[in-house]
Amino acid sequence: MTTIQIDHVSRWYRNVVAVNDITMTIGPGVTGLLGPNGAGKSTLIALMSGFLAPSTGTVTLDGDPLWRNEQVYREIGLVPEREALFDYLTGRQFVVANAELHGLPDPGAAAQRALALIEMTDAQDRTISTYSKGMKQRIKMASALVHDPSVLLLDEPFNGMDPRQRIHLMELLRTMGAEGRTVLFSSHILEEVEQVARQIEVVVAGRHAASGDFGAIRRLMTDRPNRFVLRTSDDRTMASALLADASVRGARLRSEGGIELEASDFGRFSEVLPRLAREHGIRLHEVTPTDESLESVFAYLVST
Ligand SMILES: Nc1ncnc2c1ncn2[C@@H]1O[C@H](COP(=O)(O)OP(=O)(O)OP(=O)(O)O)[C@@H](O)[C@H]1O
Repeated sequence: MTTIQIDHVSRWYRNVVAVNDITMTIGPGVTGLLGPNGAGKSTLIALMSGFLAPSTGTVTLDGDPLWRNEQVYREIGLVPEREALFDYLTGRQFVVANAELHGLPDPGAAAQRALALIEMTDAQDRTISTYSKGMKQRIKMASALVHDPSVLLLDEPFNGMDPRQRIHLMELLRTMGAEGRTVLFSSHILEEVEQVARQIEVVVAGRHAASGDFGAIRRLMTDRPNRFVLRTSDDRTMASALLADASVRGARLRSEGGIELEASDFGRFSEVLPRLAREHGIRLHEVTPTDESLESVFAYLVST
């Protein structure tokens, strides 16, 4: 059982905060790291693979720090996003080279095992330049798996794949997860993530915005945020009318004007609010959700 623990980690590049105080635990099975472009996913993966030092906080693998720790690198396989492969090598030569870099006792045998695992045995003697996008992705996977790591990290592995390649890779990831490996892949597409991941971690603008299984993330889309600030033409009347309804848990008049409100049932609240306003002849000037993390997740999820 291998677990990556990210503890209050921030990482900035000069004045850009790419990862902002993130705490999360990645355990065995398949985890999807979901977030829009620029959310900080690649930075998180680089931190988890020991390629990047956190600016603050710690990243550990079963309790051992990852940064500059050769011992734990042996446990990790990384499939990077970029395509910088050595096009003039054959698939086999590329995987063998990685086995040699790891100092494995029998690089040839290790490469054959990895190539078989991702079903690239038949194509192993062709040069990488002749491979399709999906094959390139698989050869990167074979080289990441050549030392039989317990952790596999993949950065946007489905990008540019056709549907058949996508299904094949999903199968592979599921198998790896079922074998007890800790598999994490990043994506900006919810549907892609929920098809294969047991656990989903959502990052938005460098922050950890949500965490849970597919059901929990989907519920965020329907439950919607439940804290709001309202500005109306008659806050006092509006607040007491709202408080009388079962969809509202609490409402308070703010000293600076407006109503601070907590809804217990968003669906019903969204119907009741305009109806009550109409009944009392009150104009609604502003309805703003104040539950920022949920709102950002929601805005992101519905925009994809
Ligand atoms: N080496 C770097 N120098 C400066 N800024 C960087 C660097 N790497 C990333 N960033 C910035 O950090 C933020 C997070 O980037 P990151 O690549 O981690 O996000 P991402 O979610 O992987 O996005 P993408 O899918 O577009 O790669 C972005 O604003 C990005 O511009």
